[in-house]
Amino acid sequence: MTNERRVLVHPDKQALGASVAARFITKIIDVLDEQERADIAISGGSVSSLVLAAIGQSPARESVDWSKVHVWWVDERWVPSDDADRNTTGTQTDFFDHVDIPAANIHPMPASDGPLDIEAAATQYERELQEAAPEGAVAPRFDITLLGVGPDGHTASLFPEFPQLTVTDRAVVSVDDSPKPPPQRLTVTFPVVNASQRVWVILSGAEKASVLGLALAGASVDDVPVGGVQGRKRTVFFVDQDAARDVPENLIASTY
Ligand SMILES: O=C1O[C@H](COP(=O)(O)O)[C@@H](O)[C@H](O)[C@H]1O
Repeated sequence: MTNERRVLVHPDKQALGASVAARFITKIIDVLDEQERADIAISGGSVSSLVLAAIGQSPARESVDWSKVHVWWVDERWVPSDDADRNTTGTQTDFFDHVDIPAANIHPMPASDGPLDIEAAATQYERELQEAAPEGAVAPRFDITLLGVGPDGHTASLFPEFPQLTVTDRAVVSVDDSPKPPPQRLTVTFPVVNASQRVWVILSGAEKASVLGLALAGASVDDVPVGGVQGRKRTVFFVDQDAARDVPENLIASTY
């Protein structure tokens, strides 16, 4: 099977969430058949509210040995730990309240009310990623990385025309002037995203159709950052039909 980008289209966002949840659970079970531990990287926003919430409600989640699953974030807003804007906040109620992942396996990015300033926080998370990385790597080769995409084409907190897009010598960097509030954030860089075994990109809604079409048509990463993601083994765009409006027919691997 090639590593060509695949687009899987679903009738609506509920079906999209349920489909990704089912595939996620199945894939994690398969991964844990082959290895002692699975490392996943997640986003906030619709990845949490749509996909992780569907996993959290799926009876099949009971088939996963969550004690062997480690969860990392691809980005985080630089706000206090109890702030509703934290990506971790939503994911706690969507996901962690419904699966038995040991607290030691949950690796949140630092918050602004902790002891570190934003640059030290970026360095701290780099250190944590490296401690979990294979020899010579700067981060785990995430078994699945779940990415959302903003209507501007941003993914994680990698925004169009921002300097973080071209960083290759850092695993985690700060963002100080995000066009999407809140302004300060932490984000992994493309080398970390693209070291993932599988990158699954989740898009729902017509407001994302244009950037998806541009990304798949080869728009520059500077203009459409999500166009720069590539898993080592798989890169799959899971979309609903509204988001699929501008996807070239030849790129659609399956429709519902
Ligand atoms: O601000 C952010 O936005 C992106 C996209 O969110 P979505 O709700 O449109 O999917 C999200 O992936 C990222 O984690 C978050 O910090």
